[in-house]
Amino acid sequence: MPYAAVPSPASNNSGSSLYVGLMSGTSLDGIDGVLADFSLPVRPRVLAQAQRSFSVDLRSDLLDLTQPGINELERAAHLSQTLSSLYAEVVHELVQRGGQGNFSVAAVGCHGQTVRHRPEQGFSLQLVNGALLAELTGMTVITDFRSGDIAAGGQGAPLVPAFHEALFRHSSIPRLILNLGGIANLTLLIPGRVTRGYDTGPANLLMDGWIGRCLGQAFDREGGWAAQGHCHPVLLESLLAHPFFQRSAPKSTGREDFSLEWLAEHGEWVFSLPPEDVQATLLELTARSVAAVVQAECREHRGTELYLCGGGALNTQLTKRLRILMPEVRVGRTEDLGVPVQQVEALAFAWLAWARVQGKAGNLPEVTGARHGVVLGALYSPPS
Ligand SMILES: Nc1ncnc2c1ncn2[C@@H]1O[C@H](COP(=O)(O)OP(=O)(O)OP(=O)(O)O)[C@@H](O)[C@H]1O
Ligand SMILES: CC(=O)N[C@H]1[C@@H]2OC[C@@H](O2)[C@@H](O)[C@@H]1O[C@H](C)C(=O)O
Repeated sequence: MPYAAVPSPASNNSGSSLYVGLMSGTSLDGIDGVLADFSLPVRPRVLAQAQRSFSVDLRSDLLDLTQPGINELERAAHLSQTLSSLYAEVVHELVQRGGQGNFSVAAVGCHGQTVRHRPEQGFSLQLVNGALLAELTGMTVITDFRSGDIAAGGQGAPLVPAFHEALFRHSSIPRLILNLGGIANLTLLIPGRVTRGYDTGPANLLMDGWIGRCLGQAFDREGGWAAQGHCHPVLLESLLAHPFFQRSAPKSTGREDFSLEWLAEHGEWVFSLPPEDVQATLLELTARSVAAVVQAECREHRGTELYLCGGGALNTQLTKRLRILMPEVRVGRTEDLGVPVQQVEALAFAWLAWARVQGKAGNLPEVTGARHGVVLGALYSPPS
């Protein structure tokens, strides 16, 4: 496959405070990117943002690789290259939007695409060809943020709590940050206490999968289809019996635990229910599993504020259910704290790249269970 190099603004990046963050998450919807100025690291300024949706074919190829299959090595290598071209296009767009390249970028923090997450077996696999991305952008590229934490005995996820802590912690107000991506993860910023965080279970990936299977749509816009159905209490109870929900932290999850194959294990009868009822039940699964942990965590902390981010924050039916289930919790969005919901994770990976360049640990051992802090990420220098 031929690759065209992107005109580089980064030939001299010494002293630059500009970082690019690229996130393509478990929902497999595409890439979110930001270009941000870290002159004040606790208040990074987003100069530009860009997004790329994955094509139906790319999404389906990536989804295939999340389950064991034949010829995985070659498929993974090819998809890493395809993804790297797309990441480079997003970087190019960010540079154009951020000022036509009259600046240098210190580094690109690229999460890559998770296709397998098995921390208990010692690995978490994100696809991206870092060397190719460095070649295509002419920039320093930092990838593979999870392996260092896992090598130190951690889950390798979630990593964003350190960034949430740096940006969103308040000295006297208890704040919870809830990312509703493919998977949901919660960060607890309680005054006087160490920051904690963990994955709570599925957010959108089951709903996305079900509406894709039944209606051929990528996602349920604003939860409109789920709102037409009725939650099926027997199915909901059966789904909530997944042992992940009872596990104590540190914990992280992915498509290995929650998938349409797992839904099918609940019995053939699921497929004879009105499909919008299944969607309503999957939405309720996300809402209940999140509300249960938020309420348990908030019980001792009066006046807790919960801030939502990730694409699920735009699902009005889901946020409505969360507000109904947790009337005692003030629910807002990270916009209220200065970061739009779709920029939080991309900005987190710009921040993690910044941390890598500063030689700062990017993980929080209290969150991931690692034995110690680790400077995260593998660095690819730009072509000289
Ligand atoms: N307008 C909307 N209405 C309902 N749902 C939406 C809307 N916009 C986005 N979403 C949901 O958000 C998902 C994408 O969210 P996001 O980009 O935060 O996930 P991700 O980063 O891929 O996942 P993760 O955080 O688990 O890695 C979509 O797949 C869709 O389910
Ligand atoms: C293995 C993996 O890609 N995990 C993601 C996923 O998506 C949300 C949740 O599960 C979180 O644990 C993590 O991503 C974010 C960016 C994190 O590491 O904090």
